[in-house]
Amino acid sequence: MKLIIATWNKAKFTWIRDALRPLPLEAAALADTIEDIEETAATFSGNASLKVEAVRRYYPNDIILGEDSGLMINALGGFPGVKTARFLPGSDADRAKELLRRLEGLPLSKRQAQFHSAVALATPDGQGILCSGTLAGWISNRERTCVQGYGDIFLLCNDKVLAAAEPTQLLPLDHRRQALFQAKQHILEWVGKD
Ligand SMILES: O=c1[nH]c(=O)c2ncn([C@@H]3O[C@H](COP(=O)(O)OP(=O)(O)OP(=O)(O)O)[C@@H](O)[C@H]3O)c2[nH]1
Repeated sequence: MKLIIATWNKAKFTWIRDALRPLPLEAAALADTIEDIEETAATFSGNASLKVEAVRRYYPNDIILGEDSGLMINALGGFPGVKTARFLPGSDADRAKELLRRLEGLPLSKRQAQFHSAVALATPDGQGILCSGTLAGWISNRERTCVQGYGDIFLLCNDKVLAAAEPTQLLPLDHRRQALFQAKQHILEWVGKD
């Protein structure tokens, strides 16, 4: 039995595999022949589940893990939410710049935002499990370069942007790590059943 990480983004596969280490089973990427899916759900957990469901039939004897994440900005009614990776063509850096433009003139006190992550797991017996994590902060009101995407415009409570945070400070706060940590507990429980 393997852990199949249902992502079409190779960098994301490596990041998730490393964040879950150590695991008592091999983490494997999707076969290149499996086509990417359209993320049509209205929620992060809905999209994480869609990713898992789309690949389940190819790996009936393995555990499947899918993750979906994004940024929600209070002043924009939760936008970009599930559209974080695609509300505008181009890169995350281009989209981050556009968010700064949409928030122009708004004071920091009205710029609350959260990164959310949902992780869906499916075990070979057909069980589905959902896990989640949240990182709260603010969208910067200063001119930013946005080279690294959303991490450059997202302020943590110490006034540092996410992209500049020390790993030791960030590790326990990170939304994706929170969700993956819960998922890891379920994976270990499942593997322990054998
Ligand atoms: O700078 C950032 N720091 C973060 O901590 C963070 N967490 C999420 N995101 C962004 O949220 C979207 C997820 O998109 P997403 O989950 O749909 O992934 P994806 O389309 O790349 O891969 P797949 O798994 O769907 O194949 C992408 O735009 C990510 O850049 C972050 N950006």
